[in-house]
Amino acid sequence: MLSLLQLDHLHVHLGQNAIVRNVSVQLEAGEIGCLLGPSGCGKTTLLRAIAGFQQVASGSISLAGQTVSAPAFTQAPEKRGIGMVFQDFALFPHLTVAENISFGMRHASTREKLQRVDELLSRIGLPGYQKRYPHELSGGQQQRIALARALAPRPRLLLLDEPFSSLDAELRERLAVEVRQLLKNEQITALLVTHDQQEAFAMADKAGVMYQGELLQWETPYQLYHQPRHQMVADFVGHGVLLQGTVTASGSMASPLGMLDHPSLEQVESGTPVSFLVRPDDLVPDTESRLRGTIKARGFRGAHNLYSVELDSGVEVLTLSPSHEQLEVGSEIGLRPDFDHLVVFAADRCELPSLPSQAPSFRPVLPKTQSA
Ligand SMILES: Nc1ncnc2c1ncn2[C@@H]1O[C@H](COP(=O)(O)OP(=O)(O)OP(=O)(O)O)[C@@H](O)[C@H]1O
Repeated sequence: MLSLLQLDHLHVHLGQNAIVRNVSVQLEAGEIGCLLGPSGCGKTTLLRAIAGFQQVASGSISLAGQTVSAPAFTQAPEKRGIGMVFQDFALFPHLTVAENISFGMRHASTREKLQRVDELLSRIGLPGYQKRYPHELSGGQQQRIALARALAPRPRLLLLDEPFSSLDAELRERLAVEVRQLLKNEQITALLVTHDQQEAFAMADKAGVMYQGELLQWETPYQLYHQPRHQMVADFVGHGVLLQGTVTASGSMASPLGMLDHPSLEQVESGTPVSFLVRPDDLVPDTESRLRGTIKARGFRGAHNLYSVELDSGVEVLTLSPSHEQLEVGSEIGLRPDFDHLVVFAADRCELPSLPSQAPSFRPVLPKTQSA
């Protein structure tokens, strides 16, 4: 299948600085992609290059198989058929909702415009809002209108740069789900930039984490969370801690949680220091467990509480427990490692050569007699 958007070893420079470095991405028609990453990592610069506002230093950008950017060639933004929604999505204050939405439909007849406005307003849950002015709308409603305005001319690609960042967290999450549905109904291919991973998880078919201009991984949100291929991805996506371990002769790892076995460790030289990812759901509260610690903090997360636990070895980990079974800060807790998939990183921060996902077998840290 032909990709709708293809970035091929893309480099973008601003002045003397290499801001986007060697980024390759494919989005199929109808897919929603999401770029996550800390502030300043180059997300907006990458979007601007895709939109045609920024020249590329090397590599290329193609839309539906046609090169639109290469070092010697930049197709003008208005020729690309790309829609955009940015953080400061200002609607035209002196135009009605209907006029705002139909603004970009330059070649359409009045009848087509009216029809498209009606259709989009009912899709975004605001039927009958045609005659309102922007100041008569809430922030979330204005953002929906901005989205409808970008969708009205049926762009082949929609770029969204932090579109919900001015909205409160609850509204943001709800809108992310609604917008995904809207894009799917409209069969629009979209690339979203955000630093909010919940938003990315709610919206994306494919997602990636950018760090210092590089795209570290480009896969499904599930894979980013469960199979991060880079320590920065593990750090950035989801809660969790990275613990240090040392590979032992047997292909196991000595760790603060005990000896952990994993197939990928068999290929690593004994004595190699590694780090590994421990998510809150990898450690289950268990009063019988020999692995013990003290609860340092508790955070309410709705159905669950998230606890920060200092193990007796001094290492801090996270765990979850249903919020109706409240555990007190300062109390002792037993934790049982329950890994579905062990993610281990070598010192160079990349994941070790991995065999097919396999739960590690757990050998307890201490013989029973040494507990207590
Ligand atoms: N004109 C410029 N010349 C040189 N460097 C620039 C210029 N404009 C921006 N930068 C730098 O480029 C880097 C990437 O900026 P960019 O806006 O793409 O990041 P971002 O990931 O979108 O950040 P944020 O999440 O804060 O919006 C930043 O370190 C910024 O300081």
